[in-house]
Amino acid sequence: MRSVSAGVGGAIAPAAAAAFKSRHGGAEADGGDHALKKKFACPNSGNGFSKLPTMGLESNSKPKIVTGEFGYTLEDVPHLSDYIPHLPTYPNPLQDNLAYSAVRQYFVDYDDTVAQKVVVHKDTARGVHFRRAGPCQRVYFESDDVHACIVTCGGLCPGLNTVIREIVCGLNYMYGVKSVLGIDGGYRGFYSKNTRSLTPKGVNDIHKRGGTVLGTSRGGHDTKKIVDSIQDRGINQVYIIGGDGTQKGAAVIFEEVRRRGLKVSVAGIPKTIDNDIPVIDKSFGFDSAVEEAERAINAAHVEATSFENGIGLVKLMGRYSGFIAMYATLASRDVDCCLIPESPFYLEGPGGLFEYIDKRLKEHGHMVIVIAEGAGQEMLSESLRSTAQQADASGNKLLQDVGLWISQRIKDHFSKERKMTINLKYIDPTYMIRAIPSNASDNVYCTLLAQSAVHGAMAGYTGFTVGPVNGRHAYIPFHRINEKQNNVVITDRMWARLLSSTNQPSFLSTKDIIEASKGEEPPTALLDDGEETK
Ligand SMILES: Nc1ncnc2c1ncn2[C@@H]1O[C@H](COP(=O)(O)OP(=O)(O)OP(=O)(O)O)[C@@H](O)[C@H]1O
Ligand SMILES: O=P(O)(O)OC[C@H]1O[C@](O)(CO)[C@@H](O)[C@@H]1O
Ligand SMILES: [Mg+2]
Repeated sequence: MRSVSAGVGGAIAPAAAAAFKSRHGGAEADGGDHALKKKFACPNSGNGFSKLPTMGLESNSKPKIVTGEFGYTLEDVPHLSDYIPHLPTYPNPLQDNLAYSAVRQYFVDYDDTVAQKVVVHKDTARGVHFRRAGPCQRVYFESDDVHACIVTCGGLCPGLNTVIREIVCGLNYMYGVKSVLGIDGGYRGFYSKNTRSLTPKGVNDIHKRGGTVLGTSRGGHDTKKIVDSIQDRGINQVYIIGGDGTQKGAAVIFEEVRRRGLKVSVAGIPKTIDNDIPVIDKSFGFDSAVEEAERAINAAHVEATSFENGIGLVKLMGRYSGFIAMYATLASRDVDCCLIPESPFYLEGPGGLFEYIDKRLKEHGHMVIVIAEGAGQEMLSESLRSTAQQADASGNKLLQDVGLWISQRIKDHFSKERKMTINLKYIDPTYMIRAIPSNASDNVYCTLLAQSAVHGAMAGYTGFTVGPVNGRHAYIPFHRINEKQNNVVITDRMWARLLSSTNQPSFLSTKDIIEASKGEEPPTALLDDGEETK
C-alpha cells in the first residue's frame, strides 16, 4: 500500500494524528492489531508506504482510500481511533477460547483485503478492495463495558430473526458481552418505545420464525433524537439491520456519532429481499424468497396446464430490481415470460407481449408469466391516467398493482377483442414470501453476517456495512453501499440466459440496447460468471 487519504484535505488534526499513532504502533499503543507485526506498520514507517492522514472531527467524513502498487486501492472503513485519541486496546478474548485458538490463522491479518473484481486480464489494474471481515487480535472494547443494541428497519425479509439471534449469541459466546438491547419498531423506537433486553436464552428459537421479533417501521428517522438516545442509554455498539434506506440512515447516525466524538461503533447489516444493495454478492433472505416463489410458480403452472388456454400469472416483489423474478424464473423452467422493471416491454403489435402470448398458447395450450411488482409502472400510470405519486413513510414511491392491471389487459385483449377462450389465474404471493423464516443456506449466511459485524465492532471499526464480496465477507464503507442501487442489467449475461431459457422476446430495439449499455458499469450480480458478475 502506498498512501492513505481520509477525511477532508488540509492540516492533520492533532486528535487524528494521535489516534493514528496509537492505532498504528505509536507510544500509546499497547501492541494492538495494527502494531503487532512490522508488516502492519504505519504506511509512513519506511516500508514503502506513505500516509497522509487528514481525518479529524469533521462531521462529513470523506472516504478513507489507501492506494498501492499496480493500481491497488483499498476503500477502507472508519475506525474509532480515527477521531478518538489514545484508545486502549485489549487482547481478543477468542485467543483463550479453545474452539477458536485451535483454528490456524483464525484472526484476520490487518493487511487482508478482498478484491471487488475477480475476473481480470494480465494487464488489469489490481483495482478496488475492501477490508476483510473477521476477528482481530486486539479489540477496542472490554466485554463488560459493551452495551450493544440491535434495530431492524424497513420491510420484512426472511432471516431477520436469525441475524438478531446470531448477533446476541455472537456477542455473548465469543466476546462475553451480556448487555444487548433490542430497539422496538425500527428507527423511531430509539426515542418513542421501550427497549428490551436480549439474551441468548431469549433469542434461542427466534430463527424458526418469520418477521422480526423487534418489529420494524418505515419513516421516523430523527437522527438527533436517535443519537441522543444512544448517548443517554450508554450504548456503544449499534447494529442496524435494514435495506438501502436504512443504510442511508445508518450513515447519518454514524456521522452524528462521530461529530459528537462518541466511542460508539455503528455497524450496518444489509437486508433487502429485492437484492437491490450494490457491492455485496447478494442479500440475506433472497435465496429463501426465490425458493418460496417457486411454490407460487408451481401453483400457477398447475392451474395453467389444467384449463384450456390457461395463463398463470405470478406477481413477485421487486420495486426497482427484478432479481427475485429473474432468479425464480431461471430456477423454475415453467415460466414462459418474465417481466421486470429494468426491461421495458409493450403489449400490442409485432414483438409485443400479446403476440407472444398468442404464439405460446397456440404452441403449448398454456403459459406462465412472472411479473415483478415494479415492472411496467409507466405504462400502468398512463393507462390509468393517474399521475398521483404517493409515497410511503420513508419516501418510497407507492406502486400500483401491475398484476391486476396486466391480468385485465390480457383478458380484454383475448376474451373481448379476439373472442378467444382464455383462463387466467392471478397469484400474488408477495407478503407470504416475505413472511417466511429463512432457509438453511440463508441461516448460514445470516450467521456469518452477524458474526462479521460483531468482530468488526469489537475491533473498533465503525461506519461500515458488512457483506460478502466475491464470497469473502468484507467491511464496506457506507458511501459505497449508498451511492447506487443494484439492478438487473439487461445487457448483462444473466438476463441473456433468462431470455434463452424462456425464449421470450426481449422487447428491445437496437436503439434500446445502445441506450441501456450507456455508462452502465456491470453491477454485482448473483451466480453469473461474467466480469463483475461471478
Ligand atoms: N435518505 C435517508 N436518510 C436517512 N434515513 C433514511 C433515508 N431513507 C430511509 N431512511 C430511514 O430508513 C428506514 C427504512 O427505510 P425504508 O423504509 O426505505 O426501508 P429500507 O431500509 O430501504 O428497506 P426495504 O428494502 O424494505 O425498502 C426508515 O426509518 C427511514 O426513515
Ligand atoms: O408493504 P411494504 O411494507 O411497504 O413493503 C413493500 C415493499 O417492500 C419490499 O419488499 C422491500 O422490502 C418491496 O419489494 C416492496 O415494494
Ligand atoms: Mg428500500
